[in-house]
Amino acid sequence: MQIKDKVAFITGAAQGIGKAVTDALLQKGAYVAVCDVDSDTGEQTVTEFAKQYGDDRVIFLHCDVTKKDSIKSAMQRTTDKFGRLDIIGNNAGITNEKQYDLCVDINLGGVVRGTWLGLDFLRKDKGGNGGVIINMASMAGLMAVPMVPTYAATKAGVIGFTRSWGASMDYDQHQVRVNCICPGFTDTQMTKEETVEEKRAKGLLHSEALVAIMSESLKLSTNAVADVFIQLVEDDTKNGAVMALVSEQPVQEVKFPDIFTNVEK
Ligand SMILES: NC(=O)C1=CN([C@@H]2O[C@H](COP(=O)(O)OP(=O)(O)OC[C@H]3O[C@@H](n4cnc5c(N)ncnc54)[C@H](O)[C@@H]3O)[C@@H](O)[C@H]2O)C=CC1
Ligand SMILES: CCCCC/C=C\C=C\C(=O)C/C=C\C/C=C\CCCC(=O)O
Repeated sequence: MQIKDKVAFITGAAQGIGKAVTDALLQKGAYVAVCDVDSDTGEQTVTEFAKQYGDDRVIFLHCDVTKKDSIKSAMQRTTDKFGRLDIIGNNAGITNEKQYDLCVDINLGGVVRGTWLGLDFLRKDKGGNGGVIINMASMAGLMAVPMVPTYAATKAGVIGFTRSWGASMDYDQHQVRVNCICPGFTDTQMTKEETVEEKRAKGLLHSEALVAIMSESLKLSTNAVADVFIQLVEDDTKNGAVMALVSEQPVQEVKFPDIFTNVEK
């Protein structure tokens, strides 16, 4: 898909990876709805981008991905404002093993809700233009991560959900591609020492072992993750793709064995 003049809806976009994705889309000439529960940071981000790209190009919308009505009304406001919707980035996510139900609700629930509700706006057979949905998974969804099992499970769920949509037999009718990205440790608020400290102080830190591994790991830049997002939007051949990205290695599409035929696809 050519990005110029297309309309994107990105969750968790106030900061971090979602903010970098927004920047990359704006650079390519898209209109973007920055959606987040953090209104202060989200408004600041939009003010910053509006100065750079024009205030007709970007809006902030309060959106809580744990709530269907919140997502639906933010999607409706996006189409009302910009006249269409083409790209959805289900990116909002947290690490929180102590509040594991919240972690599932945001990381997996948010992606499932954002995809089903987004399809109602994008589907060609429902009056949309077709489009692309990109879900933020993680390398943690491709591995056993005993330090944060809930987080790893939510991301494995995102991968399974994405691959299943990518294999949809109704693609010709809906014309919506669904792909996901699995970044390794990335330089955002989520991985910062101050965030770890804050969690520790609140008794919400679960795994000192993961923190130790994280502090020794080279982190990806948010721009590197945003580049993969752009690649997945632009490449119309990608549907159900799972892109793995770890620091200092080129992005790789993960191939899964087909257990029915035992042949790699
Ligand atoms: N930072 C990392 O090392 C990695 C992050 N990821 C994933 O990338 C995505 C983005 O993470 P980062 O930018 O690193 O984190 P971040 O913490 O910098 O940003 C996450 C954003 O999501 C928002 N958010 C949280 N709950 C929300 C809700 N209920 N509804 C709407 N927005 C909500 C936050 O307010 C925040 O702006 C997440 O899904 C995360 O799991 C994946 C792999 C590695
Ligand atoms: C050896 C584990 C490798 C896991 C896969 C690689 C990177 C994935 C990173 C993420 O998706 C999430 C990023 C960071 C975790 C954030 C905080 C750690 C503290 C968790 C806790 O104990 O609460």
